[in-house]
Amino acid sequence: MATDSWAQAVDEQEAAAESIGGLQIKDKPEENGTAGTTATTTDSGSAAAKTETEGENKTTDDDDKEDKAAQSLLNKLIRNNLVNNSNQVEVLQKDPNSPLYSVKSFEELRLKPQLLQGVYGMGFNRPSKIQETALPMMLAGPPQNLIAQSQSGTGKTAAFVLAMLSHVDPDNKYPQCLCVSPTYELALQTGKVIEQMGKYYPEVKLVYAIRGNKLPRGHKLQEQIVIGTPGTMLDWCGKFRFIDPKKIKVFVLDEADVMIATQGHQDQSIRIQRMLPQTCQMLLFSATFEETVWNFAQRIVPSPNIIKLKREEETLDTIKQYYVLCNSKEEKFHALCNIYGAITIAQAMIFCHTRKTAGWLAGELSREGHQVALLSGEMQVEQRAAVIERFRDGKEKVLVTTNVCARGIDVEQVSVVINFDLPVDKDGNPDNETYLHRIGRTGRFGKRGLAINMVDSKMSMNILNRIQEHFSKKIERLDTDDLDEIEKIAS
Ligand SMILES: Nc1ncnc2c1ncn2[C@@H]1O[C@H](COP(=O)(O)OP(=O)(O)OP(=O)(O)O)[C@@H](O)[C@H]1O
Repeated sequence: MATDSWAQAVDEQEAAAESIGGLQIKDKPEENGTAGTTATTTDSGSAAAKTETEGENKTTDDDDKEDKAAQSLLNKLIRNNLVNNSNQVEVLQKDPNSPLYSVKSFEELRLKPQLLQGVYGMGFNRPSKIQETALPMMLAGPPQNLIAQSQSGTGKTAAFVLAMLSHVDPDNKYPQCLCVSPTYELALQTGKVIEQMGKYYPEVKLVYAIRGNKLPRGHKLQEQIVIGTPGTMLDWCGKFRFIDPKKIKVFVLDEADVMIATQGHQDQSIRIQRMLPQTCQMLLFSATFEETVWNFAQRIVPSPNIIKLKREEETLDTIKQYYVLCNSKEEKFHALCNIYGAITIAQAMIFCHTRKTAGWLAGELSREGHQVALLSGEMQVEQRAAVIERFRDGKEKVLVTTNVCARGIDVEQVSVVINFDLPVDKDGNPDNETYLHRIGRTGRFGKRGLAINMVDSKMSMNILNRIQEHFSKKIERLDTDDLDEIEKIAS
C-alpha cells in the first residue's frame, strides 16, 4: 500500500478543516492521552469545541445550505424518547432461506447480565421496532453484515452500541470494535450511549479517535472500543498503527447519509474498511436512503442484510390550526402577548423568517418577562446545542428560531407552534413540507397540538390560503382581542 500518499492526502484533508480548539476530555490520562473508560464522562456535544467539518457547518446566513451534521446532533439533543412509528419493518435477507428472528424482549437476546442491567438502567423496557429485527441479526453467529435505515430517533444507536458491547471480549486488551461518526460531537453522543449502556460492564473501555486526542508514537491502544471520526480513525489504523485493524471484529459506520455529505469522509471510511479482515462484521446505519447513500453502503458492506423502516407520515389531523390577522410585526407581537395572557402554554416554538425578526421578537418577549431561548443562524453548532438542551430541559419556555435553523429539528415535545412568519421557499411560494414538519404529528399516538399562524399582509394571506388548499384543511381565524375566544382554543 502506498502509505505515504494516502497519509498525506488525509493530512491535507484534515488540515483543510480547522483544528478543534478548546477540546477537553475530562479524566484524560496524561500518559497516553486516551479518553477514559466506559465509566468516564466526557464533555457533551455542547462542549466548547469546533466541529471537524466546521467549514461546512458554519451557518453564515439564514438562507445557507442545510447542515446535516448539525441537524442530526440537534435532533439527538432535543429528543429523549423513541419516535412513534407504526409502519412495518422491511427486511431483505442475504439468505432468504434462513429463518428470520425477531424478538419482543431483551431477555430473548441472551445478553450478558451486565448489559441487560445497562439496558434496563437506561429505562428501556422492550426493543424498539428496528431493534426487534436488527438485534438478533447483529448478535447471531456467524457474524452477519447489516445495512439499516430508519429515521432519527428509532433506536439505531442503542442497537449497534448493544451489538458492539456484546461482541467485545473484555479480557483482550486491544481494539475490537470501531465506530465512525461524521463529526466530533456525534462521536461524543454515541460515546455517551456506550458509557451508559456499559455502566455495569466496566472492564470494557472506550477511547475517542478524534482530532486533538494526541497519542505518543508507538502507543498501542488497550481499549476494546474505538469511536471517532474517519480521518483520525484512518490515521490511527494506518499511519500511526495505534490500532491493529486485523483484530477488529465489528465495524460500525453511523449516520452514513451525513457522512457522505462531508467531503473526504466517504473515501476515508472506505480506506478504513479495506484494512479490516473479511470476517469483520460490517454495520451501516442511515436515517435516509437516497441513491448516493445506497451506493456508498454497498461499497462498505458486502453481502448485507437490509432493514428499512419507513418514516411515518406526519399529519395535521390532531392539530388545531388558527390564523391571526395583523398589520405589522408589532401587532403580531401584541397578538402573541394576548394569547399568552389567555392560555397556559407549557412550551412553544416560534418561527420567524429572518434572524433580525427572531432577535427582535426574543428581545420583546423577554422584556415581557418570558423565559426565551433564541436559536439563530450565526450561532456555532455547540451554542445551538446548548440552547436546545436548555429548552428541552424546560429551562426556557419559548424557543424563537429562524426557519433554516430549525429545519429538520423534531419538535415533538412542543405542543404549541407559532408561525410568526409563514414558511416560504426561496421563490416566495408556500413551503408546505416545512409547514407540515413543523406542526404535524405522527400517527395515532400523536399528542394534540396547536398551531397559530400570523398573517400580516395580502401576500401572507395568499400563502396561508394556498397552505389550506394544499392540505385540504381549514385554518380558522382567531380574534386575539377576544380573550374568551382564545381560551376556547386551549380546551
Ligand atoms: N428500546 C428502547 N426503549 C426505550 N427507549 C429507547 C429504546 N431504544 C432507544 N431508546 C431511546 O430513544 C431515543 C432514540 O434512540 P437512538 O438514539 O438509539 O435512535 P437513533 O435511530 O440512533 O436516532 P439518531 O439517529 O437521532 O441517533 C434515545 O433517547 C434512546 O435512549
